[in-house]
Amino acid sequence: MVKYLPIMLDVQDQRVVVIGGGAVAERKVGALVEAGAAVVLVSPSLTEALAALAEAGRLSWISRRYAPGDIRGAFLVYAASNEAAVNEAVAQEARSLGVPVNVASRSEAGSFITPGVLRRGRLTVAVSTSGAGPSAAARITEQLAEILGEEYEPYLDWLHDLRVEIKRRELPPEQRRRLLRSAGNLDVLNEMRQGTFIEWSADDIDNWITRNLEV
Ligand SMILES: C[C@@]1(CC(=O)O)C2=NC(=C\c3[nH]c(c(CCC(=O)O)c3CC(=O)O)Cc3[nH]c(c(CC(=O)O)c3CCC(=O)O)/C=C3\N/C(=C\2)[C@@H](CCC(=O)O)[C@]3(C)CC(=O)O)/[C@H]1CCC(=O)O
Ligand SMILES: NC(=O)c1ccc[n+]([C@@H]2O[C@H](COP(=O)([O-])OP(=O)(O)OC[C@H]3O[C@@H](n4cnc5c(N)ncnc54)[C@H](O)[C@@H]3O)[C@@H](O)[C@H]2O)c1
Repeated sequence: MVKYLPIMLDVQDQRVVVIGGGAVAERKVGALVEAGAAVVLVSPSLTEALAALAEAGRLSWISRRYAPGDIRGAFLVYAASNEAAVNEAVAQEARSLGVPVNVASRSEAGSFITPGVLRRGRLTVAVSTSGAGPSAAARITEQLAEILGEEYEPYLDWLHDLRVEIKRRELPPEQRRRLLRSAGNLDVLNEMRQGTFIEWSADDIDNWITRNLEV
């Protein structure tokens, strides 16, 4: 069994080449566009949703079959055509160029796979079965969506803002660490879940920091 390394990749403005324009490419491209990648898609045909993205200028479409050289300069590559031999050729070119590649038709031919993803603002949960069962990964992701409610989005925005304030102050490292830790332990998530949370003003943040400095 391959033991995959989970990482969170910043693909903002990075050139990502996708080969194929069917249902699978549509799913991968949706996530790539959401993450701000500069998607280049090579395929003789597109699904309706992909055509709409091309029309809106949110991806560049090269309307033909894959040809060697298409993935030069790519940060990532997705081989998602319905021709296994084409996907294998893409994977081989990517490997020779040292570019990470995902292969839709045969995961072992690629160097990374795509997890099921749940987002709540700044929170991202990625679920992988290491390829054992993609539809099981999708179902597990749905189950997690029931447990991890919408309150995580405002909660993590609030936590982010508080941590920025703490980090902005020039504090001795030990004090700073203690404050950052306390910020993560607050019961604010429960308050948000129950609808009893009252927005903190700049003064509230100041007071909280001062109080906790004295502890
Ligand atoms: C999670 C998700 C993310 C995404 O694609 O964005 C994803 N597949 C999803 C759905 C899905 N895929 C398939 C079905 C039909 C039912 C079935 O076969 O089970 C369904 C269910 C459906 O469509 O509902 C068929 C399938 N998938 C792969 C193969 C080839 C193979 O196994 O080698 C075949 C057979 C093709 C054939 O020959 O026909 C391969 C891969 N699919 C992966 C990810 C990677 C491993 C993920 C993991 O670690 O578990 C991996 C290895 C590579 C990759 O694609 O990166 C997404 C759910 C999105 C959501 O949450 O809604
Ligand atoms: N990884 C997954 O989650 C998953 C899920 C289902 C299927 N699959 C696999 O992925 C493949 C693609 O699935 P799909 O549902 O998107 O297929 P699809 O038939 O809907 O789309 C295939 C696309 O590839 C394009 N294409 C064909 N030959 C090409 C070439 N030489 N160069 C560039 N583009 C080319 C077609 O024009 C079409 O746009 C399937 O054959 C299957 O092996 C993977």
